[in-house]
Order: sequence, then structure tokens, then C-alpha cells
Amino acid sequence: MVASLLAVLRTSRLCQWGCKSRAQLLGPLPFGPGGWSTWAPERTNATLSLEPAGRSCWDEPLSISVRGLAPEQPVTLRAALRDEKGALFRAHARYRADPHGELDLARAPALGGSFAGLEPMGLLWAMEPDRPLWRLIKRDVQTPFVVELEVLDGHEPNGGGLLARAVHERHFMAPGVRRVPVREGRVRATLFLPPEPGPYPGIVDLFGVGGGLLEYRASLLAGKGFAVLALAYYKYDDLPKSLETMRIEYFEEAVNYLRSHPEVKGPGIGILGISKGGELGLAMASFLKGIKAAVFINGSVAAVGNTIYYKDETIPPVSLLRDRVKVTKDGFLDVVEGLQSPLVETKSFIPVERSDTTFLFLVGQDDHNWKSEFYANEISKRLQAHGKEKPQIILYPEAGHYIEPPYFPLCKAGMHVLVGTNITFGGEPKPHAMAQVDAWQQLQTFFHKHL
Ligand SMILES: CCCCCCCCCCCCCCCC(=O)SCCNC(=O)CCNC(=O)[C@H](O)C(C)(C)COP(=O)(O)OP(=O)(O)OC[C@H]1O[C@@H](n2cnc3c(N)ncnc32)[C@H](O)[C@@H]1OP(=O)(O)O
Repeated sequence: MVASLLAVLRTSRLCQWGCKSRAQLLGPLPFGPGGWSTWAPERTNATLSLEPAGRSCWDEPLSISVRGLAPEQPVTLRAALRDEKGALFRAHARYRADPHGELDLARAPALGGSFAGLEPMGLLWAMEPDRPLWRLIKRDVQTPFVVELEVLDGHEPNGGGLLARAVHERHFMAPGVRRVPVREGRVRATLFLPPEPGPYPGIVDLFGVGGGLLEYRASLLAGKGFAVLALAYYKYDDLPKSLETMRIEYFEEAVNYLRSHPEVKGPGIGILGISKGGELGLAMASFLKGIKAAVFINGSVAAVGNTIYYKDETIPPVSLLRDRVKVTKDGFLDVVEGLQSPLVETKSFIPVERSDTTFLFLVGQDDHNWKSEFYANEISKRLQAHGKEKPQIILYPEAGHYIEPPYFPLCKAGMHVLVGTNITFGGEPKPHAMAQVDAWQQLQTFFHKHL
């Protein structure tokens, strides 16, 4: 491990900030008392410590501190990581050491930079990509994101001398979590199981438009005591290339697979879905048996973009209202008014009243993809009108569409495959980051309670 890390450290790619070369700037790589991840150049006594040291899971908070600075010394901290497509994500913030020459990000407010104020994890959630409109996505959950942190003298983000540096691995599989690729009947998925033999509460995890098989949320959740099936449903392997034929029978097969798995606690399972995954998850909870609890993050109550089929029933998509699409001051499309209401086109309303599932809706109130808050309220009304349990709705002010696990930077705008151009997804970085931390905790508490 140390040898391979040394090899990585010696490559010029490691200096994500465009330093000339590691050797020129810093000489040979010493190893500080904190282990391989912490060291400082000889000309200062500053050390940068991270707790846990060396590695942690992506959703864990980190404690970041610097020692050995001059009293009240102004410094800049910066963090960088590269995604698997080579995009560079970076953040920086200005700080001042305390009278003892120490700096603890849990106690010291940032004085400006990518964020301001007391934000112990700001160096991660405030990262911005070097490619416009690029979203931080983890594709291979078996490897970590490698985060570099640096302490620079003074308040110039690129000017001050390097005082200390650390490299930290942020993992997506807690030690011992098991990853099982699934090809059962038509089901294409990956099952993540906690370290010890189960049974565990089971959850089907669904992402949205874009397709493929994203595993990072499922793998993180398996570290919290759940058996989680990351389920692909289009644009993956031999699955349909487009969303046109979304048949709930496919999802039923996945539910049956999970329910009959020996390490899954019965009788009912959970569904977690974001965006289009929330819409399809709602249809699953409405048509299928055995779904005890569901959490939808900014989902829809209507079929959108494609017809949903189950046996001899069809739910047609709501109409697109092209003339209601606006353009933001940054030149992105704002499509939030661009869908007809399912209260007008009632055939598009997913029949939630048939469901006996217990629901939690997590809603970003600044979602510009579609009207998540309105949809959650309409589902609540419909359920109650039919004597069903009132769902829990948690509203997050100034949070946008993509509420991810904690510390993923906000993706405010980007290409929307259904719309065919760049749209705004909404959200402000700090409240969105706070929402992600809370939502992650809330959904775990909910699933542990109901499954
Ligand atoms: C005028 C009309 C009016 C309409 C009027 C109203 C309409 C109103 C509609 C509302 C409709 C809401 C409908 C549901 C709303 C959701 O569902 S929102 C979406 C939620 N999204 C998710 O949950 C993630 C889903 N999955 C994904 O996005 C894909 O799996 C991934 C992650 C991009 C990977 O897919 P992949 O096939 O491995 O990707 P890859 O081949 O590498 O790249 C595919 C494309 O994605 C891009 N891409 C890849 N990685 C990234 C990245 N990290 N960052 C950015 N782009 C990336 C690539 O550049 C590539 O683009 P092209 O070169 O094709 O242009």
C-alpha cells in the first residue's frame, strides 16, 4: 500500500494545482508521525492532520487541523481530487491560525474562498470542477477518490509557499462490505451486503435519467447495515437503450430477487429512488406487493417522458409545455414549469392510493427540474383521501434537484438527456450541502425503523 502510494505521490499528476514538480518544490517525501498520509517540508514545522487518518468513507465527516503555524498566521487551505474521467475538482478557503499557531476547521471560520464561515467539510462540498457543468460521479466503487489537501502561507490561493500537505483516501465501500454483481433472469444490478452474514433490511436503489448502473449510494448504504440492490433499468448491458418501454414487471423481478435472498430480512423491502428513480419507485410501490417502506428524493407523481406499463395498465406521460420553458440569466433552460400538471392530465397520476407502503419524501425546495414539493404534497393528499397513512415530507430550503449522499458538490446545472440541452437543477451550495447531510441521516433512520 505504502509503496503504491509512493509511486502515486511521485507522479506529477499528483499536484492537482499545477505545481512545477513535487521533487523541485519539496525534495524527498518524508513520512510524518501521523503515517504515510501526513508530512510537511523541512522548512516549516507545520503539520496537517486528518482524523480518521489516511482513509475514511466518503460520507464520513473528517476532522481537519493544522499545528505548528505561527500565532495568528494567515493561511490558505486547498483540496483537490480527480474523477475517473480526469476532471479536476478543487476548493480553497482562507483561515487564520489561533494564538497558539493552531487551526482546527471545526472551530475556525473560513474567511473566504470557495466558502465562508464555520464549515469543517467545506473543502469537499464546495469543490468545483475544471470542466463546465461536470458532475462529481463515482463510477468504480472499489477504488477511492484520492483527496489532496495543502496548507499554503498567506491568503493568496496560488501564491503562498507550501507549508504542509496530506493525501487522504475517501472510500465507497466500508471495510468488509461485499459487492455481488447480479445477472438473474432479466435483472441487471449489483448487490451490496454488509460485512457479516445477514439477514439485513433490503433496499432497491434507483437513479434517474441517464441510465447505466451507479453503485456509489448503494455501496455506502451497505456500510450502514442494509442489503442494497443498485438496479440498472436502461442503457446498461442488454437492457433497453432508451426509457420508452418502462415495464414494472422488470422491477418486480428485481423486488422478488431481493425478497428471496437469504441475507435479506423479510417480509417487505424498501425502495430508494432519486428523480426518475423516484417516479419509477412510486409506480413500483403502487403496483407491487412486498414494498414496506420507500424514500424518494425529488421524485414525481406523474409519468414523465415515457409511458409506464404494468400488465394491462398504462400510465401515459404528462404533456410537455414548451412555451413555459424559460432561460436563466446564465443561459440555461429552466424547465420547472415545462410539464403539464397531473391534476389536469389525471391519467398520468401514478395510482399511489393502491399502495400500502410507508413513504418518506425528501424535497429540495429549489428543485428546478420539476415540482417535487407539489408532487409530494399531492401524493400526501391522495393517500390521505383514500384512508392511507400520511407520508413524511421533509423540505429542504434552497436545495436543488440532485440531493446526493453527503459531501458531493452541488451540480447546479448541466445536460439533461431528456431535454437535450443544459438546464438548471437549482440549489445553493451551502444549504444544498446541509440538506445532503440531513437527508442521508433521515433516510437511514427511516429505513431502520420501517424495515
Ligand atoms: C426544450 C424541451 C422542453 C422540455 C419541457 C420540459 C421538460 C421537463 C423534463 C423534466 C424531465 C425530468 C425527468 C427525470 C429527471 C431525472 O431523472 S434527472 C437525472 C438524475 N440523474 C441520475 O440519477 C444519474 C443517472 N445516470 C447518469 O447520468 C449516467 O449513468 C452517467 C453517470 C452520465 C454515466 O453514464 P455513461 O453512459 O457511463 O456515461 P458516458 O458514456 O461516459 O457519458 C454519457 C454522457 O454523459 C456525459 N457525462 C458523463 N459523465 C458526466 C459527468 N460526470 N458530468 C456531466 N456529464 C457527464 C458525457 O459527456 C456524455 O455526454 P455526450 O458525450 O453523450 O454528450
